[in-house]
Amino acid sequence: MSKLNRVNVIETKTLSNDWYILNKTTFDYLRNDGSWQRQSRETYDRGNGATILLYSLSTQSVILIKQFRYPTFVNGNEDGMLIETPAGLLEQKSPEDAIREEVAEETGFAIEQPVKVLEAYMSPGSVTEKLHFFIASYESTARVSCGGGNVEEGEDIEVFELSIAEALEQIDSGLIKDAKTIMLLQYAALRLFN
Ligand SMILES: Nc1nc2c(ncn2[C@@H]2O[C@H](COP(=O)(O)OP(=O)(O)O[C@H]3O[C@H](CO)[C@@H](O)[C@H](O)[C@@H]3O)[C@@H](O)[C@H]2O)c(=O)[nH]1
Ligand SMILES: [Mg+2]
Repeated sequence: MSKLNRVNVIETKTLSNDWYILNKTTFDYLRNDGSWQRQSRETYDRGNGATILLYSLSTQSVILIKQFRYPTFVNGNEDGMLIETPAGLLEQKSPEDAIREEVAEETGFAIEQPVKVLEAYMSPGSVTEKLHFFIASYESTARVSCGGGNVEEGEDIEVFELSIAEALEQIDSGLIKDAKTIMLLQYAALRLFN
């Protein structure tokens, strides 16, 4: 059944339009039993994003970053620091262009050809964002700057290299607890490092 004949939007109100957009939409939804039900949902729209795992088969290692994430700080992450794969919002760019720019800004690595491996909705009950997942192999010679992110935007990013074995152990121990990072490391374990 197409989206058009299953959902009938009645009204959308913008609750907040500051940094990103929070909307509240009332719509009628056609249930599986054929009855229509009125529902209301809030959606947080921060656009779409892209993320990448830089990996090296010759050294059996990956590049990860660490940065302060306030939303995690208010929900159980003691110092708010989170280990992640480099990532950024697309803004008006293609996923490929966005991730090339973002990985250079955040890690200092210049990559030629990012390879798209999957895309995923990261929090489909409330956040509209679709995230594009990439991989690229790296060599230490491809590091053209020290990265660190955009200081004016408040970014203060630490870049580090670790072995894939250590990274997987850090998922098991709970030190790595960012969804996109876990997904890419598990992808790497299944498809790249075996
Ligand atoms: N002033 C202000 N700045 C903000 C706010 N929210 C985010 N920012 C800033 O906006 C910039 C966005 O940086 P990006 O590198 O483009 O995005 P990101 O936050 O790393 O997001 C990436 O990772 C997310 C988490 O996994 C993904 O959800 C997202 O798609 C993207 O890939 C960062 O400097 C961030 O601090 C806000 O409410 N106010
Ligand atoms: Mg980022």
